[in-house]
Amino acid sequence: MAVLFSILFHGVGILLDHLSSACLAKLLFSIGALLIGYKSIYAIFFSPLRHIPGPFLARITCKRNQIISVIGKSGQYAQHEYDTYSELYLLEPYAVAISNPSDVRIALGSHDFRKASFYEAVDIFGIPNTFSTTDPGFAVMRRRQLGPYFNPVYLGKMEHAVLKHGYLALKDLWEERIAQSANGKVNINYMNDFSLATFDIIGALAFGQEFNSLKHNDDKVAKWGTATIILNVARAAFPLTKYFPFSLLLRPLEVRFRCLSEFCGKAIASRKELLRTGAEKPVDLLQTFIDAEDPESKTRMDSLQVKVESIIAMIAGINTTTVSLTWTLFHLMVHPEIYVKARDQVRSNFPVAHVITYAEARSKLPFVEACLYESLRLCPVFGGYLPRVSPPSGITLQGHFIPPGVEIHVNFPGVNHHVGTWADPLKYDPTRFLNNDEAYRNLLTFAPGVRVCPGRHLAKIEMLTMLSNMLKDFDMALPEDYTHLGSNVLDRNGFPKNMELARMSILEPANPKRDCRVILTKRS
Ligand code: HEM
Repeated sequence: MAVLFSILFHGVGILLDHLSSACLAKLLFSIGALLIGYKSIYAIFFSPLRHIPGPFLARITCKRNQIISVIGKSGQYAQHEYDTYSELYLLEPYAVAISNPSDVRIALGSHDFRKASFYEAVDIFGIPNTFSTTDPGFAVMRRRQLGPYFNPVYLGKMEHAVLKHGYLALKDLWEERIAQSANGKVNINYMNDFSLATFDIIGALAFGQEFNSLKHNDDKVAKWGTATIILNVARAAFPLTKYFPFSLLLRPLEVRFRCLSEFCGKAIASRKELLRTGAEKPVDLLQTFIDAEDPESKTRMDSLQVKVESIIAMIAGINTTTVSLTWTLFHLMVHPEIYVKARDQVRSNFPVAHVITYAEARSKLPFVEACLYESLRLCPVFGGYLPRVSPPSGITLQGHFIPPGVEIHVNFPGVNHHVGTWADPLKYDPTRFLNNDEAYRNLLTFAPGVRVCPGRHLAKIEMLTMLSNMLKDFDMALPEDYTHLGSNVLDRNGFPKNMELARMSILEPANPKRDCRVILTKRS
């Protein structure tokens, strides 16, 4: 074999020596043209996906979709391509995008549709976790371990911590700032404040620590979490960066990852120490991860797995909740009549001194809850695609057979703005969720199915308690200099006009300093 390589190598060397650079360019051009020609002919005449609509470039290369994703335009394209090609279209030569709710339920509803290998990039410390695993057996086992703790009843026991680090901390901060202001008003950046509060909640629940990030306006641990994800994804995309000297490129991220790892290690050690002293077991996510046991195999998590699950709770739970709540307040502020209706519902049901709990909000504030669900629908946090893989038997969707092994990407904007499911889908209209169980079933923002978001109940507790108590205690208005958004705020793609969006996989405002501001005063 070595001899063969050597002959080939020398042969190519001799050939190159005898070629002028013009000839070389011609040769490369011809090879490129042949390759494109071959791929085009295959895509048009032979590909099993040739009858599926979609952009031509998507038929011959996956680079198009990768570039769209790298430049952060997945959300924008997902909506545009749903508008252009409808419910099923080609995204890459061997990947399709789907938006029909029934198809989405099929793809998300069974472990036959595994998560695509892309998720393995989130194997923190190289080990699979609840989010990253592509192995159905492992996913099912982890659900059996964690399921009993992530239901609303068990999570209800953590509500006091959610209120303490969430709404009550926000209230203290805002009241203090109002008291210090000259005119009894304060201009807050609500995305920033929600982010710090949700971070403090996860700090208390998943690490057993008081982060006090809201108090100190400091979210360095969350930044370590973001750096960890970027590090893992970069290493998966560019494997050379795992090795010296290319590893130096990722050194700053590596340093932050180590800080996070050390921090988590200490948090787990101090919990174990607490338990050794015979103290009562805290009821939180960290304890859940430590205690979780698979009733069938009796498997428990070791310290590294506990550490990884705490990190995943932080990564999966902070931005998603912050952004969803941010969109809700944003929509209330740019639709004043809806804001007034929500506020009046809260105030007619609860006296000022009362702290509204999740159960109370759910039973007495259907309109406020509907406002939250409507923004989860209109601005789904995952603004792009969630990839799964077609099962060994393949699957027929929209009359097209999708062979085994083809990636099936759920188009989140497409399914949440599906024209056959939602009347006037790009309008912010919370009433569509009132007395309408079907609307709740059709809301797919938490990816219902076998890999449904396990943190959804926690997120709802956080969001609904913060929103309803805020509506009760404070009057809110847009700042006077907030003139860049008209009353007809959504563009034809359902995104707020004149607002820059960070459209990576998370659909969030890119300029919250400008766009997520509100003037708060104490309730009149
Ligand atoms: C409004 C807030 C949230 C939204 C909209 C949301 C949405 C989602 C979605 C769409 C998925 C599926 C992702 C995929 O399959 O690629 C998911 C998965 C997940 N979420 Fe959430 N999430 C939220 C909050 C949370 C919270 C608070 C936690 C934890 C504390 C959490 C933990 C997870 C985990 C661990 C998974 C992976 C589940 C699996 O693959 O089996 N999420 N979430």
